[in-house]
Amino acid sequence: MTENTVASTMTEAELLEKFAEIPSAPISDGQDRLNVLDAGISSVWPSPGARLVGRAVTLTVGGGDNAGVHAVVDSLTEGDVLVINGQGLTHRALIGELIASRAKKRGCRGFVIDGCVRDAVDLQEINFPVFARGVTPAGPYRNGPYRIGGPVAVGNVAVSPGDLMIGDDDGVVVVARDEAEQVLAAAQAKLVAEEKQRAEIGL
Ligand SMILES: O=C([O-])CC(=O)C(=O)O
Ligand SMILES: [Mg+2]
Repeated sequence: MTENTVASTMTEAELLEKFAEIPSAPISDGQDRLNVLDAGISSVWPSPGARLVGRAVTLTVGGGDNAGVHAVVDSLTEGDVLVINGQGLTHRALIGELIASRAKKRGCRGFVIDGCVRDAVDLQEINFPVFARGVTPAGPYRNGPYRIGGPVAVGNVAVSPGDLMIGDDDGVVVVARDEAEQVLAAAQAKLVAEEKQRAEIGL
């Protein structure tokens, strides 16, 4: 990808709206097919349809311990996506439907978690997208420690606060905030190119 020399012209709200119209695959194509979380992290809704677009608020927790989630959830704001490095642990859930409901009430768009969750069906019922490494009924402990903010690793990709997170049934892609307009333009161009290919195939 070339350096972005174009001055920023779009607001974050406009960017989120535009990215919401584009599937995760062409968005990753728009940044050299990079910045995609590994396929172990996917929507926990049991049937298709999860769609997430928002800005990252980052959190690092000890595996299976959600004291940090309780500490951050009531300060989330409209458009946030809580992105949690949970050390990839899969034997204990970090969140469930109740804490997700608290986040949703504050305008949080969803969670991306390198760890596990529970209450998967309820998460879909309350229409709160959650992308995680798996589902387990084993609930979290709540002792800490934790760190709010700073760069985190999720699904083998680094995420910084303010980065854009886009998730759908294919998975989750991250767009660095200062590259967002450039990536958006490239993703939109990819959509146009794919439409042309479809016409050539006769679809
Ligand atoms: O009990 C917990 O800590 C997690 C949970 O299931 C919920 O928030 O619904
Ligand atoms: Mg629960």
